[in-house]
Amino acid sequence: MTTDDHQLARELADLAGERLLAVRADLHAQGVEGRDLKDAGDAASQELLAAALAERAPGDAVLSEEAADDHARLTAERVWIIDPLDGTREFSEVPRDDWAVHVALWQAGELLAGAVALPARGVTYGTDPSSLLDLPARPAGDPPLRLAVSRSRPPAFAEELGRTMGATTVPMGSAGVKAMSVLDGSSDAYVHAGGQYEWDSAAPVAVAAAHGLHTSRVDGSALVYNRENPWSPDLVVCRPEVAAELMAALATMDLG
Ligand SMILES: Nc1ncnc2c1ncn2[C@@H]1O[C@H](COP(=O)(O)O)[C@@H](OP(=O)(O)O)[C@H]1O
Ligand SMILES: [Mg+2]
Repeated sequence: MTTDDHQLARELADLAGERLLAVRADLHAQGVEGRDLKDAGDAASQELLAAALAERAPGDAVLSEEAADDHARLTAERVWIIDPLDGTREFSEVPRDDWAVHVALWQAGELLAGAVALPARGVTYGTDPSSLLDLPARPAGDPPLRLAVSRSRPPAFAEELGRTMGATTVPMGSAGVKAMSVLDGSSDAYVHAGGQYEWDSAAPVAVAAAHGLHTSRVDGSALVYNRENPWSPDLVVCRPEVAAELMAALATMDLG
């Protein structure tokens, strides 16, 4: 890993984000919506990232929804795990801003670098050492924990977990947006279960971990990337000081 890998991840996420904003504005103005808008955004961002990685990181493999079956990645030293458009549903619901671009670099079993761009919010979070942010303090008075969950497919146990912890659930789109909501202090934890792929969580987890957040599966085991089957159905990203309480509460849930 070099600082260049951090910078490349950020640069690519930003470029794809700019492309997505332009495609969304153009097509929305033409009345394109729903599935057509999702597909157009996904294709434009995927094409940009694939071409940019081929040019800027020609020796590296890529894992994405489009490239999941290219098994060259299983023996590769370095693999870029990308989600060109995360929160596809929200991207198509103009003017929602809870969608993201994910770019992560995996090397020899570890996530080494990553960036999560939130283009409609004009912000990108990365692992570049010079850009690491301090976690905002929890609001005064010890208010209920805020658990970010999927707005369309929350974990089956989300309500019970909320009751058990005296926590509120905060629905949002995009795994990247939810993980970054812990970093920006608008939630305390992101909990997901029921289905996801490695590209949905790799960059958010790389960025969260670089900032000292807790990251794991809901059963507390480690998240593992670049496996032959990229199905990675659940995860937890949370402030370090709430990890023990959250993992203890999760241990009492029916995790399915
Ligand atoms: N049960 C499930 N099965 C498969 N993918 C899921 C899922 N729940 C969430 N995801 C994926 O995880 C990402 C974040 O979801 P959500 O916004 O609901 O939290 C989305 O990625 P994409 O937008 O890249 O498809 C979504 O498709
Ligand atoms: Mg995704």
